[in-house]
Amino acid sequence: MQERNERLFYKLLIDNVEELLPIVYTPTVGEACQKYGSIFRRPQGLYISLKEKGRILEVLKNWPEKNIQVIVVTDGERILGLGDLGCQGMGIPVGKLSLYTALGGVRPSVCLPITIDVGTNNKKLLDDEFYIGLRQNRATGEEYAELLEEFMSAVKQNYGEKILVQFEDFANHNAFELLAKYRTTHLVFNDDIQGTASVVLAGLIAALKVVGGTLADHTFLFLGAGEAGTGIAELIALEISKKTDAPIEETRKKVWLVDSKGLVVSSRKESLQHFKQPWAHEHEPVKELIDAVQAIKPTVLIGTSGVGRTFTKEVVEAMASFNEKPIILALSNPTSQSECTAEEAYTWSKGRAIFCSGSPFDPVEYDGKILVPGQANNAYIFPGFGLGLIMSGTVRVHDDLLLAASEALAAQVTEEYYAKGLIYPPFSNIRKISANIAANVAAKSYELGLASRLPRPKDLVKHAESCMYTPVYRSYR
Ligand SMILES: O=C([O-])CC(=O)C(=O)O
Ligand SMILES: [Mg+2]
Repeated sequence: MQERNERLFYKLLIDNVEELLPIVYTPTVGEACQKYGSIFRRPQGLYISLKEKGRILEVLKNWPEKNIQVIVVTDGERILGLGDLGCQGMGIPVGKLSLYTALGGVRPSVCLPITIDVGTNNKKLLDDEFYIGLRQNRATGEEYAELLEEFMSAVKQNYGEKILVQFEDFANHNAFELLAKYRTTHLVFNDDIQGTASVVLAGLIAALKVVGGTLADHTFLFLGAGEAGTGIAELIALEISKKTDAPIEETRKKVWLVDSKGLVVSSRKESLQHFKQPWAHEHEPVKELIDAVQAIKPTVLIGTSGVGRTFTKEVVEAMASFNEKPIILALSNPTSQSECTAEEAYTWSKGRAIFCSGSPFDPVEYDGKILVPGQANNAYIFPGFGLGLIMSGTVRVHDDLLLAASEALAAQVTEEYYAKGLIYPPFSNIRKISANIAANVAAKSYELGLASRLPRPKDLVKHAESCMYTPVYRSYR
């Protein structure tokens, strides 16, 4: 339907967002990527492969729409928690941009999904007769960096300074490097690092109303020290630092990470990747998650490892033994990679956990009560965040814009939801939520002098709403 009647597709999606999100987005989009080669009919986005080196600008000019405002780009190396799916990862930029339109009101014609094909290390795909990409192992090092550099300059040359580029589902090493390299010269945003961080921080700010205290009173333990884990950790530390005036080196000590080798501690510092080093605190080595939970006694446990079923009964019971209301976030996607299910979190904590997951779970009945899990997914943030950047003509993404987005989302959780233990508002209100996020992000951007669209509109929420695309048929007479 998206290809045949785009307006009807968006009308249906917007009017039935809670029901259809799991189809257009996680978990179904993950399965679609896995089977992309055999269900492929026509390209829904632009593929740029190693073979186009030296001609990327020309390739961009082939796309029929000239006025592009947002690109979501992947190289397919870490699609959700499913690993390297090569250029079959195209489902992700396509799905994310469908949400830009449906949830954030960004016009479909200004959205461009791109997949960069540098090969794949997925043996199964290389041997698959229906694989649609280059049949070679991934290009790395100089060759990779040069292709990305050509891509980033061609994008700016073709679409100008204010084109928003959202990096999506790159593997850790490239994700951190690309963000660090281009954040000062381009309008770029990494959804897995920054979008996920912003949505989780929003949930935690909202959760304080249910569990009490300030962020600084809590202790956070992560399983998974990659993009999402360290991104969330850094934004939490930044928010505590802003609220308490304590230096960020101090506030980081509230946050502990566990990776595949155990607790990240100072004795491991030499061998740690650079993005994990700020989190290597003084502590004796601990190998297993359960022992780390017992040793650190976190109030908040967050799963970002991309590996399913790692929050075991023992782990959840331990969380429930020293917390009246343990906060447990199982963020890995799709559903098969979730650290635990909603039912497990509620049963093992005797109904006391505040539970959210990255992919959706149905409500659970426990002890005669219906418990509704939240969906802590960056889909709450990136559509409104992007709209805010676009409508204000913002030229660079600053961390304060992410904090502004978190605060706006948390402010949308009202008493009625707290009473039910919810820390995210329902997706059925998402367009209103996105308008509020866009307005708060734009307000911060004007304040910081990053917005180029002048004069600043007085009522930014109204302005955001007036910018939003609504699918209606034109009247012909
Ligand atoms: O796509 C999603 O559902 C969230 C996300 O960015 C990821 O898991 O990589
Ligand atoms: Mg992602």
